[in-house]
Amino acid sequence: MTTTQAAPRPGATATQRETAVRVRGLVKRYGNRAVVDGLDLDVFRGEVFALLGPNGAGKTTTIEILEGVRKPDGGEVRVLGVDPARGGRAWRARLGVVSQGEGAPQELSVREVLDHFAGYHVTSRPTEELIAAVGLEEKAGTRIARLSGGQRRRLEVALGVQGRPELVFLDEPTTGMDPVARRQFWELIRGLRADGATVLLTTHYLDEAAELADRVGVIADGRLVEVAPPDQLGADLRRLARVRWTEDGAVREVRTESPAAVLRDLLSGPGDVPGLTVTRPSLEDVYLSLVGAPSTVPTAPEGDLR
Ligand SMILES: Nc1ncnc2c1ncn2[C@@H]1O[C@H](COP(=O)(O)OP(=O)(O)OP(=O)(O)O)[C@@H](O)[C@H]1O
Repeated sequence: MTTTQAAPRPGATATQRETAVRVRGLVKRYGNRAVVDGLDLDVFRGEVFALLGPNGAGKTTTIEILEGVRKPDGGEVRVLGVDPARGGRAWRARLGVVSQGEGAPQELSVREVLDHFAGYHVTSRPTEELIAAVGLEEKAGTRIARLSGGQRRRLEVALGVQGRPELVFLDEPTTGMDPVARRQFWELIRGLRADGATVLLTTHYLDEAAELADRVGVIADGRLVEVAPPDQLGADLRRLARVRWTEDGAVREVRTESPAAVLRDLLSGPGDVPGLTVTRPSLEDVYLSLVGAPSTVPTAPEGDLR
């Protein structure tokens, strides 16, 4: 695994580099199959960490073990310094959980649900503030049963952060949200981070990970294959640029670590170079390569012109 540590933010103190989540050698088996297979993970206090990975990679299983709702078969886990399998009410009160399920009573309105659950927390965010933060103002008086899927997801997010948690787990929080709601959610997460909360989220949206996360972890087959800030993920892959142009009616391509030299060569000749482009692998290319899926990412330098 390649690990790149996020640089401490300006003004960061040593305490901000403490781990909120520490996992070593985590294993979870169903039958003979290890769906989490020796996973190591550190999430630092105060950071937003995004777990990316294909369907079935083990993200939800890992998060549920961290939340204490699933028992591991091996390895060591500490969440806010506590083994989740032994975490009591005081520990649980420090966590915010937004899972993939639905839990709110269907017959209550959005406002009633939030008021109801406010009583479970020592310090609760005011209901109206939460409603505004997730953009449900127009649905505050609507019964849960009559909300759309994306509106329910917004309510679940509101419930997850209601108790001003130190550490928030969000499993695919923006699934089903429209683009406006997603951006509202991003603002909410930035606000939590600014307040000093730690956020661990899973997502299938690479733009979301790039927007929000201090660091991204890519999980495949139950293991973390790389951890890095989003713009440094797959640094080796990103060094390779692809230079393309059209010559004699055919597309030609070179993959190189030194595109400037290739360009100098091409442009030194007489006339224009039609269709000339230089591209570097996107986050999506890097991700696809890390999880072993087919992609257009260059995998090795090629000096020859094709
Ligand atoms: N209770 C269970 N019994 C048996 N297998 C399970 C159980 N729960 C999960 N699995 C399997 O474990 C693997 C990992 O599932 P998990 O939900 O952790 O993946 P994920 O990375 O969260 O996927 P997704 O992106 O689809 O949410 C999957 O192959 C899944 O079928």
